Formats: sequence, C-alpha cells, structure tokens
Amino acid sequence: MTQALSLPRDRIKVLLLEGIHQSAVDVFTAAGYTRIERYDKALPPAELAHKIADAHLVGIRSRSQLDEAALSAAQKLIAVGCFCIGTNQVDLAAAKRRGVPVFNAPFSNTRSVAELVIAETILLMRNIPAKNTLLHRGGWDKSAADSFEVRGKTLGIIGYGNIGTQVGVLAEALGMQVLFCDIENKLPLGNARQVAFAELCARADTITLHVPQTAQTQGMIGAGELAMMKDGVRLINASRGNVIDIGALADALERGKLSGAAVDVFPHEPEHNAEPFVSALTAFDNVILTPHIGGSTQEAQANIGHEVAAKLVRYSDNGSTLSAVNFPEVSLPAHAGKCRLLHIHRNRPGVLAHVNEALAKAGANIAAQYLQTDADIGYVVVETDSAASQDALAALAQVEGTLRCRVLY
Ligand SMILES: NC(=O)C1=CN([C@@H]2O[C@H](COP(=O)(O)OP(=O)(O)OC[C@H]3O[C@@H](n4cnc5c(N)ncnc54)[C@H](O)[C@@H]3O)[C@@H](O)[C@H]2O)C=CC1
Ligand SMILES: O=C(O)C(=O)COP(=O)(O)O
Repeated sequence: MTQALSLPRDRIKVLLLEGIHQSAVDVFTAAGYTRIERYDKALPPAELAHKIADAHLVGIRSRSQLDEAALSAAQKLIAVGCFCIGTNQVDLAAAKRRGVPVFNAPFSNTRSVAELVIAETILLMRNIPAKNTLLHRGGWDKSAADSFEVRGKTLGIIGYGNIGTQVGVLAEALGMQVLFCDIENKLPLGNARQVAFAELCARADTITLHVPQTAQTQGMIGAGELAMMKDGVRLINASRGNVIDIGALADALERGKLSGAAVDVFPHEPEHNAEPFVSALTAFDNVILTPHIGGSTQEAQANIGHEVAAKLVRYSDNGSTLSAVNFPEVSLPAHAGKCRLLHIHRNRPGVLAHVNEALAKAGANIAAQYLQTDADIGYVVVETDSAASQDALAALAQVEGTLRCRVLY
C-alpha cells in the first residue's frame, strides 16, 4: 500500500477512544489539530471500522482491538497512540507492515499501579476484603486470626520491569523482603533478590504479577503453578487477564489454598460500564475485584494524555519516531526553512539507492538525510527545498517497496 500525504493540520482527523483525558485534546488543539473526534468508550468492531476509515491519528487505551481487520479499514492512518502501557491490543506487526508507528506511555501510570498493589498487599494480609463484606451484610468478626503485618513478610514479584521494580521499592520501605522472577537478568533495587520461580513460590507470602501479555505469559499461572505456592498465599494480578487461569484460581480459592486475591484484569472485561461483569471470582468474599483501574488515576491519565498526544504530534509534525514500539526510532530536530520527506519502505537491499535516484530525478536537493532500519522496514527522512517537494514526493511514491510517504513543511 502506497500513500502520499501532505495535509494541513486542521484536516488531519484525530480519533480518540475510551475516554482519553482532556490533556490530550489540549495538546492536539495547541498544535493546530482541531479535527478531533472523541468517544468515552471503545467502539464495537463495525463502528470502529467505520470511524477509523478516515482517521489519520488514532488514540486508544487497553480495550480497543486494533487487529488486522481494523487496521485494514484505516486507509489514511499515519500513527496510533496507545494511551496506556500495554500495546498487546494492537497488531504491531500489521501496523508496521502498513508503515504505521505505534506509540504508548511506558511509565505514566506505573506509580498508580504500584500504589494499588501495595494497598492490596496490606489489605489482603489483614483479611480486610472478607471482613469488609461481612460488615456490609450486618456481621461482625473481631479477630486477629490469620491477620498479619506486612513488615518482615516476603513479597514475590513476577515481572520486574517498571511496575515490578516500583512495587519492590515501596514494599521494602514497608519492611518487606522482596524476591522477584524475570525472563531477563535484572538489576535488583535495594535488597531485592532475583530467584527462580520455584523459590519465589516456596517463600513468598504474597505474589504479584507484572508481566506483559505475550504468548509466553498467557496462562503462566495455572493449577500447577498455584500448587507450587505456599499454603495461605495471597495473589495479586494487575497485569493482564489471561496471565492467570481463572478456573484454576477459583478452584484454589475454593480449597482454601489461597487466603485471598486481588484481581484487576480479566480474560473477558465488559466493553463498557453498562455491561454486566461476570466472573467465577465474584463468589469469593476474600477476593478484591477492581474493574481494570490499576492505571486509572487523575494524575496518570492527565500525564498519559499529554505524553502520548505529544508523541503523535511530534511524529505528524516532524517525523520523529522516538519511543515508537514497532518502528525504527529516529529522533529529528526541527526543520525550519526546509521541507521534510518521510519514506517508509520494506527493508530490501538497494531501496535507499532507488530513493536517492528518485530524489535526484525530481531535482530535489538533499540538505540532510536520516535513516533507520529494522529487519522488516526502513525509514528514511530527507530534508530538501520546498520547490521540488511535490515532484519528489510523487517520485518517492513510485519506488518499489514503498509503504508510505509524506511531505512535511
Ligand atoms: N492494570 C492496569 O491498569 C495496568 C496494567 N499494566 C500491565 O502491566 C504490564 C507490565 O507493565 P510494566 O512493568 O510497565 O512493563 P515492563 O515492560 O517495564 O516490565 C515487564 C517485565 O516483565 C518481564 N517479563 C516478560 N515476560 C516474562 C515472563 N514470561 N516471565 C517473567 N517475566 C517476564 C520483562 O522482562 C519485564 O521486566 C503491562 O504490560 C500491562 O499489561 C500496565 C499498566 C496499567
Ligand atoms: O496501561 C495499561 O497497560 C493498562 O492496562 C491500563 O489500561 P487503561 O488505559 O486503563 O485501559
């Protein structure tokens, strides 16, 4: 698919879904992007395909599925912004094949998730969920049985990335011992120790999951893994819903293997606030259930809105792909007085020579050139004089292997 775009900002359609914060709108508006369409929920597939068809910049959160079908409906798409951390809801390879970079906010809601997890660690160690429910029903159970301080207890963190490390630091400040597992060797913060999964399970009083959704993490906690954990363990999942086998978790809770759990993410989450929530876990008073709000704080949402909108504006205005999750990263200076041509192509031998030939034939004088490639695509940015830019763009669009090209003034 080849697409040449050269649009004034007020004709670029920005589609924002899932209640993205006003801060994003403010960034777009201040930058001159006034054609903004906003929805406070995710759209069902047919409506999404319809709305995305003429969108140039699309902003989503964790709910909207930008799969092959949705992306193929998005013929004008320049870039996608995930206004969250996870990008598993986007077919990143399909976006890349179309020359569409995807951005996210890799740490704007990290602290919010970490604070929730620490709060849940304390509440679970004190058996507050079941006690709270009992009082709401008119009961009273004043007892210290099976209630513990977190001080001196062991927290096991699975996935020691941005969130896992924050949780670890906060847990140590409360006097907890921290063990963690990760597929990578990680620098332990404070007195945390990286251990094998079996050791973490054997020693942790509370286990919290902070892995991304990948083929490897799907169902990574099932009956076998739960059996390896200490009797009476507390389990927290604020990562992704399919990381835990919910049937196995419900079974372990039923048998009293676990003293409690806190779950923020589910294999099936309601599409919107009016849809009922159905889960085997609603049967357990000792389970804290939250509606995927780990990152839903005013601070996080305002920061994310600002951060991701700024990345989309920067790419749209000057071609910078810095921190794109599926694209060669190019950080570009401003291009005052020059016009900038962006060319995204399949990474095959000789493409750059053809790009330069095309530019030469169009009479474009190259003032600066930037190139980054990965195994699949190449991204070339060329600065030239504006007189030749339309001819140069037309010539670039003809280069074999072109995925997208645009001109920026
Ligand atoms: N509940 C919520 O509202 C939120 C949920 N999340 C979820 O939390 C996840 C983690 O976020 P971050 O810490 O920012 O990500 P990150 O990428 O900084 O850290 C993830 C860590 O997990 C490790 N990992 C990957 N596969 C693993 C495996 N099979 N076993 C053990 N470790 C593995 C990685 O090496 C990395 O250290 C996100 O991908 C997202 O799905 C993020 C924000 C909010
Ligand atoms: O940041 C993430 O990955 C999250 O899971 C948060 O998703 P949300 O923006 O609340 O839909």
